[in-house]
Amino acid sequence: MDLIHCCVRWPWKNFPTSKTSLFQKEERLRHYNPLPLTVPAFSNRMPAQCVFSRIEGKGKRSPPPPPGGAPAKLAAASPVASRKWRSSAHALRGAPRRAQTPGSVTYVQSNLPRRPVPRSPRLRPGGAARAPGAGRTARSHPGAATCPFSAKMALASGVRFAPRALLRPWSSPVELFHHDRYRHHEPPAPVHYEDKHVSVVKVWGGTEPSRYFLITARIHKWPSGILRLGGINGDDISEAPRVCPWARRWVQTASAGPAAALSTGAGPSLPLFLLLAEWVAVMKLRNPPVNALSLELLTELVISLEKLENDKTFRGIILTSDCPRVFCAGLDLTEICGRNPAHCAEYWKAMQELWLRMYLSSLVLVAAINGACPAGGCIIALSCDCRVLADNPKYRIGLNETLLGIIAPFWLKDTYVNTIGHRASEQALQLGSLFPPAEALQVGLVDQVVPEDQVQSTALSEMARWLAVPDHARQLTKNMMRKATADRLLRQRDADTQNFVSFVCRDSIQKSLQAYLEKLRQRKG
Ligand SMILES: CCCCC/C=C\CCC/C=C/CC(=O)SCCNC(=O)CCNC(=O)[C@H](O)C(C)(C)COP(=O)(O)OP(=O)(O)OC[C@H]1O[C@@H](n2cnc3c(N)ncnc32)[C@H](O)[C@@H]1OP(=O)(O)O
Repeated sequence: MDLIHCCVRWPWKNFPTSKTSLFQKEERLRHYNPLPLTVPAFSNRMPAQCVFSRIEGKGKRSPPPPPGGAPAKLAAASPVASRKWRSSAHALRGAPRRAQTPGSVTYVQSNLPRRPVPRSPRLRPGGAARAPGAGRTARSHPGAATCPFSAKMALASGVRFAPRALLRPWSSPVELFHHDRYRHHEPPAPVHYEDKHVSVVKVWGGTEPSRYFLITARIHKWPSGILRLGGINGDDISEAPRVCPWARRWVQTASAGPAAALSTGAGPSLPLFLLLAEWVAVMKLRNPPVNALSLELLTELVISLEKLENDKTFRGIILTSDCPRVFCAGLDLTEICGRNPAHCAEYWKAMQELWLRMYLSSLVLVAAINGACPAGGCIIALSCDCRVLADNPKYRIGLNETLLGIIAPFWLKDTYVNTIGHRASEQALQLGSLFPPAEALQVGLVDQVVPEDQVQSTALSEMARWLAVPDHARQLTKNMMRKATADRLLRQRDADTQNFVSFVCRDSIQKSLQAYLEKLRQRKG
């Protein structure tokens, strides 16, 4: 299995808007951004914290807390969060930087120059305490209802021009892309640019003056890295480091390329600025020839998922196959054919574990299905949040267990029902239907069917759409939708294992599995 990390970056939507003149933007910068800040972002992974991630250069430290301090509730909930809150609030006021002292609170990870700033969790449980003067703006802004704390922080810290980005920290390029201004907007002329540093993959948005644009670029030095650069035509590229100093290196690397390339269509220069970084892991299943779910692959998958869940820099995983023509052939039948009961039990537990982890994962999981996807493969895909299937009639997807003489366990059935509904599941499960792409789309087994060469890019776009939603809201909603199904297995996990073992160890089942495997081998010949 291969794990590739790529990066999707969001621009700061509010910086600037089309209604904002350059002068206003300068004013704003002077007032609210004397020190560079990243836009606060949401995650509920560490719900007691609510901070702005402050970016500092090497050798600098966070300024001391401002008078007044963080709200008492926050301090009680998490001293660390409280300390960070105070420092962040102070940073917003433009406190002078001080020399680094040991033990100072700093939010910059030591490996920042190489990795983007992780999104810090910023949501306090139970919502934010109201700060003096914060209520009006927080209530009046459409985004404030779901993000009161950011508004409060901005105002409590003396920000005169509370930028909308602070109130709506989940702004994303996708939102921009789907914004009315662009929905009917002619796409810009295709831009091809490639030099030794960077190649432009795609340009989003408009090219008219004062319009946002987004560029997806590939940084050669960083082969698996996809950089999303946002900007507004007519801006000065030199803004980028001010807004996001840690990205300076990349901006400098990238600026000559896309800026020059786009200047033909969009004016003398194009600015690029990078504000937030989201990391998406691309997990490629690689167990040739057909990505059968061997015990080893299951274990690898579980471990990788756990690692990514624990790594705060990741918010999503794209799951795809490295084997040509097959996404995943389902259970490795050699793991349950001619094996002893103990092995079968261990194998089934690993399968349960993977399903539970995937089904309840707090990350966004997108399946980029670039091959056949029968049985257990289909379950892997159904455990994801979104499925993109390559449009190839040979790439069929479904639960075909009955055709093998075996029965899908209740939790596979539940997953199926949750996805395509009861009647469709009843029919498809009994018939062991494997759906070609068009039918899979029609029945709701997959969300998109696209040409084969667009599966990965569509998966990435889907990912961006899902990541545009605040993590905490999405995760809680996912949990609400899926927990009952997962709990059902959790309650009877041992019994389910027993059922499986006693079922597959039956002579009759062993014989039919053997015959099926034989048929597969002969078919190849
Ligand atoms: C009442 C209590 C109930 C309790 C529960 C009871 C039971 C629960 C079990 C239910 C769960 C089942 C889930 C499953 O996943 S079962 C597995 C079902 N999988 C399949 O049916 C897929 C079979 N494979 C294929 O259809 C094709 O291989 C393909 C994926 C479409 C790819 O086709 P192609 O590219 O042409 O490859 P080949 O067919 O030539 O295969 C190459 C090679 O791979 C071997 N192989 C294929 N699939 C599997 C597999 N699933 N496991 C192990 N090995 C597989 C195939 O035999 C060839 O091997 P050789 O190279 O040695 O010939």
